Amino acid sequence: MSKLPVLEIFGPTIQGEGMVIGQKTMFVRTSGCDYSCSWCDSSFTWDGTGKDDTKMMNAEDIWEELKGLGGDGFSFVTISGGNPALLKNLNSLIDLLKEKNIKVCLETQGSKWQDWFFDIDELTISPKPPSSRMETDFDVLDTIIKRVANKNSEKHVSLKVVIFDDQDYEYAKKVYHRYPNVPFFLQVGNEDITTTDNEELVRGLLNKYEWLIDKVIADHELTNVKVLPQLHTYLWGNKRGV
Ligand SMILES: C[S@@+](CC[C@H](N)C(=O)[O-])C[C@H]1O[C@@H](n2cnc3c(N)ncnc32)[C@H](O)[C@@H]1O
Ligand SMILES: Nc1nc2[nH]cc(C(=O)O)c2c(=O)[nH]1
Ligand code: SF4
Ligand SMILES: [Mg+2]
Repeated sequence: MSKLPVLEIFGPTIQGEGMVIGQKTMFVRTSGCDYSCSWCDSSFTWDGTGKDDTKMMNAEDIWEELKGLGGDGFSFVTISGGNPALLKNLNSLIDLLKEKNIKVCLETQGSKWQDWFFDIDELTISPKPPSSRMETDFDVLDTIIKRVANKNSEKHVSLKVVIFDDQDYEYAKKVYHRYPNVPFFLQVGNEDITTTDNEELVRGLLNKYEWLIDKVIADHELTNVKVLPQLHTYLWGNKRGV
């Protein structure tokens, strides 16, 4: 059976981001990313610091670990990374989860296509704004969005852009106008991904959230959007595995 590079498995927790925010879920975080965003809060998946924690696991191993942590108390699994879309053989895990009647959510940045995108119940595509210092390949993103637009209507897709500054906001508007039929989320960027001072972190994040909401309220172009915090950071700060 084919193996997958897994950096961490955790939960049950709540999905802190995007279209299913608040959803009780388990997490599977894969290793490796084709990007290196300047503010990545999961850089241990790609900068070498998480190498010793990465285990090669097959789908059954992952399922056993999920059951060990969550028992019968979950029906939803979120796959994130790194970029899980680097893994062609991730379909082995997605198929097994489906067999077990588990809903599958997946987070990716929209830089790579995989055919198993069609099988994800809640697919979040999160193209990266200028502050990340990554460059969006809009040809690739166009192709991905065009393909998933024809997904079975019980499967959902959304776009989520993280915002740190005015330039990011302009980028988000461009993405919004380019894909007008895809549910669109703006997410507050966390500028301090290392602090352990949660009170100060939350104060800063709340200010940033208000700043972003004020911009959207005043904006006559961004009408059908949802503005969200990264909820888990308001609860648990920069802690890993929550
Ligand atoms: C760690 S990434 C992994 C999945 C995939 N590589 C991606 O970027 O979509 C998961 C989500 O966290 C967001 N994220 C990463 N660092 C962040 C930060 N400092 N503040 C807010 N969101 C962040 C990403 O934009 C993405 O939407
Ligand atoms: N609770 C919680 N929600 C999340 N939503 C997206 C996450 C991610 O790192 O991809 C994440 C995470 O790490 N924790
Ligand atoms: S694409 Fe996602 S995992 Fe990769 S560096 Fe950017 S935020 Fe981090
Ligand atoms: Mg995270």
